[in-house]
Amino acid sequence: MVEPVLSLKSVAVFQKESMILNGISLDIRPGEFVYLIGKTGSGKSSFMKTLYADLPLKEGNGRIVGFNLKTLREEDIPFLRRKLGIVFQDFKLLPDRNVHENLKFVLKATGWKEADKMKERIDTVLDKVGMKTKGFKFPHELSGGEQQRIAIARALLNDPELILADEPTGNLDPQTSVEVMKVLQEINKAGRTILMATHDYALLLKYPSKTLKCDGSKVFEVVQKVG
Ligand SMILES: Nc1ncnc2c1ncn2[C@@H]1O[C@H](COP(=O)(O)OP(=O)(O)OP(=O)(O)O)[C@@H](O)[C@H]1O
Repeated sequence: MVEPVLSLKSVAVFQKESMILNGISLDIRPGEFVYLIGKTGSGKSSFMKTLYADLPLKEGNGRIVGFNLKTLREEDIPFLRRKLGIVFQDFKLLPDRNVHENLKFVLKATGWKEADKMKERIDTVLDKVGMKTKGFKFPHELSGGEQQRIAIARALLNDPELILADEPTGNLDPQTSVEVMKVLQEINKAGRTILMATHDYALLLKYPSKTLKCDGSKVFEVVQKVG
């Protein structure tokens, strides 16, 4: 059987000394699209942060894209992040440079050197999110939905094994949310694994998929009711 891209066993999630979630055991397999839902403050962001090693895994065992979260050292974190594509609610684009330079910054920081290869890769990811003609624009010249597409393109640069998207539509209006969601769906159909935290139930209904819920310090799979 193919190895899961994410496998957690009896994991607890902490913010400093306080336990936010516990007893989490789950697998995410290659190609899955998984939602993570739950009320404000239920621990979705803390869960995501544990997966990209922004919070340490203190209890339980976790493997993600080939890395052991329990034994991960500080110096391994950049290598883990290179195999993950992370998308945030607030886009986090660098405001002082255009789209092309935003993406080039990430490539350079992750060891790319040849200018023509970088340009080719940037064009490829911009094309995937329908933004090929917007490379010269600055973030403030783009709408929220366009900025989020760029953030998704940035997440795709290093061909990640897993995309972690934390409320990617949280700052977008309903119609723009659907457009961004379509981009994520296409990326998933092309074979990429996605874990997306959201409280947007309209999207869940429109694009049903496996759903995990954070509730009462637990994370469990829920069956979506249709109709
Ligand atoms: N940096 C922090 N330091 C201490 N406690 C925190 C920190 N960030 C979050 N918490 C606490 O952890 C709990 C879970 O918060 P978290 O942000 O993970 O929830 P969430 O489900 O992502 O909420 P939201 O949907 O509002 O983003 C909350 O009780 C919150 O107060």
